[in-house]
Amino acid sequence: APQIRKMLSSGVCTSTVQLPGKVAVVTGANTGIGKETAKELARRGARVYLACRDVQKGELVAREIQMMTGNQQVLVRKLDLADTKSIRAFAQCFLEEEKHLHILINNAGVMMCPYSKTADGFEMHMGVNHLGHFLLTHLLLEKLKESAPSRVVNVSSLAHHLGRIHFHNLQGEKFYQSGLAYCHSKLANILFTQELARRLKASGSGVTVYSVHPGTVNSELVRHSALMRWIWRMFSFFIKTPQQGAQTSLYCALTEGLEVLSGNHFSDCHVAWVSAQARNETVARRLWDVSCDLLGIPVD
Ligand SMILES: NC(=O)C1=CN([C@@H]2O[C@H](COP(=O)(O)OP(=O)(O)OC[C@H]3O[C@@H](n4cnc5c(N)ncnc54)[C@H](OP(=O)(O)O)[C@@H]3O)[C@@H](O)[C@H]2O)C=CC1
Ligand SMILES: CC1=C(/C=C/C(C)=C/C=C/C(C)=C/C=O)C(C)(C)CCC1
Repeated sequence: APQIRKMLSSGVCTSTVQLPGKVAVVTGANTGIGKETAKELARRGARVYLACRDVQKGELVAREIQMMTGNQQVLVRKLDLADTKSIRAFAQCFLEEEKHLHILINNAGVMMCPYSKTADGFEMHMGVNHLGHFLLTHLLLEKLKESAPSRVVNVSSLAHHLGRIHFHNLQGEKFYQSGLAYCHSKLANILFTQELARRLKASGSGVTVYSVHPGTVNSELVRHSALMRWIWRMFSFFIKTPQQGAQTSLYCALTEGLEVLSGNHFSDCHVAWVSAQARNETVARRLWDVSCDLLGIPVD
């Protein structure tokens, strides 16, 4: 058992980089992997924005992080990725408030929720996990460029291997299966990462972007599925703690010299292989254009 646990929990961010004067935003930072990611960024001295849909939960966690790290610069702001008005309001306040943004961790996510739609009519997985973060990144991109060198980390999953981008059924209206909907959205995270990296490289912006699989992590992600909750309980000894799950996001946000690997996918703090779908540039470009269209962003 300890061997299996070790195998499933490898990957440690060994970077010693400190972050005084740096600014970071972590979405879904009130629990799970996001909370541990935010805690470590705060421990290293960054001003960290916990972008949470439930501000009360966020405030409790902010106080906990302040107590544990001694860093008082841990701030909570409302962000509901299932509502583009909330995303735009968050971005507007942030841009007014902050001169810089060095690290954006697109971490929040939902898995296997029953068929439902966001405030803007997007299927929930695609809406929150992909489109919400796509819009947030778009709105913060100028600030990231002004703050370069800066980084974006998109938390995807190994589950992307089962994902497909069905352009004729992006909102799951023709057919829907909650597990697959999650996989599709995680594939979209990787395609977005690659297309964004290509564009940023071409413009020589100094902003780099990475996608990660955090591992199988004991968190609230399984809340919508009784079967997954049961599997997680049965195997809780073997799977990663949220702190272990945060390591690959931290590795991509902090490791010096990683710029040349912009656009790559990481797992256990190493470059990881992605599916053939996730390497398809045509699909990545089309998904970019369709996402812009859906969100009312001018296509360039
Ligand atoms: N756990 C695992 O085994 C794996 C996780 N991942 C990925 O890791 C990331 C973090 O997941 P994990 O920590 O495990 O899961 P958790 O469910 O513990 O955390 C998810 C976070 O996302 C937030 N969130 C959900 N919906 C929204 C929304 N509409 N607006 C803003 N925030 C929202 C949640 O807020 P609230 O608490 O208010 O609901 C919560 O803070 C996800 O992207 C997930 O897909 C990938 C592979 C495996
Ligand atoms: C069967 C089995 C497992 C199940 C793994 C599963 C079901 C992983 C799902 C991961 C997901 C959904 C990731 C989210 O993005 C464990 C726990 C490794 C322990 C060994 C046996």
